[in-house]
Amino acid sequence: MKTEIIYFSATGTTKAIVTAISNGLNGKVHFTDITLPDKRKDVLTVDSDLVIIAIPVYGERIPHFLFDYIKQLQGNGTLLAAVSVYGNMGFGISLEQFKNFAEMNKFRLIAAGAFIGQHTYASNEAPVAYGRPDVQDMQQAELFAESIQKKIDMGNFACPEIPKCMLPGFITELPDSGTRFLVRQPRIYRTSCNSCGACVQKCPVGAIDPETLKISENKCLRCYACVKVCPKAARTARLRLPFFRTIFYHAGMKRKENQIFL
Ligand SMILES: Cc1cc2nc3c(=O)[nH]c(=O)nc-3n(C[C@H](O)[C@H](O)[C@H](O)COP(=O)(O)O)c2cc1C
Repeated sequence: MKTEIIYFSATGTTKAIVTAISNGLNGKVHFTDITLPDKRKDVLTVDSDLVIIAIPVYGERIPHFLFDYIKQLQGNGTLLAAVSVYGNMGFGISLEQFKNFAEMNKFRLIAAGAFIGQHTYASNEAPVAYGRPDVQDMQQAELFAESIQKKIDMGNFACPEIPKCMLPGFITELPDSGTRFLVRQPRIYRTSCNSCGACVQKCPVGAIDPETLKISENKCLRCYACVKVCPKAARTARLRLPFFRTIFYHAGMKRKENQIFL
């Protein structure tokens, strides 16, 4: 069996989960990393028996810029497994979006999983999903792949039941940069910055000017790729509103478990 794993991962948790998933699959596995803007200039085509798409949840949904990109992919009956990676708050409508995508683009959705990754905004004061995916998560991701493999081997291509999200539909209308109202733009400390440009290269939406290293307020997703890649810890960011900080600190601290739908 040939599997194509298409994934986006600004800070590495989705990448860790798809790596574990690949360990549970038989046959050839090819990875297509669509994190950087240059990668998303390529036209996506299907040339495998199974496609796995893994995307982190932003604002309880698939970010628009990624959804728009994957929508070009036509399945012509190819099997699909959808993976949402989220930071222990909620995966919202993301799996329902994958299900609609499968119907529209003629994929056969046979499996879906919502896996936990350390929350982008986890900090010492609020270590939301800190250290995840952990060993247990990685084992579950591998088992998820083994279950998909078994399902395929048995010739069972049934679509799983995806739970309905209770959130209002307007969350799909919010822009990708909407988090800017909750999270400050990463700042740069000129005294620590050595202008290595790692942040420019790592930004998934090309929001950092290579000359000035300034971040475009409108383009910035607040994904923290730049904060986490900086070898000098010269970029920092903070949650903006005190009430959001409180919700984040309290709502995110109780461990949630991965969920799989087969
Ligand atoms: C802009 C933004 C919005 C997010 N929204 C959610 C959310 O609605 N629910 C949630 O549980 N986690 C949310 N997260 C956390 C990420 O889904 C989580 O940290 C994920 O593991 C990041 O994946 P990556 O490391 O592959 O980039 C959000 C993160 C960002 C940057």
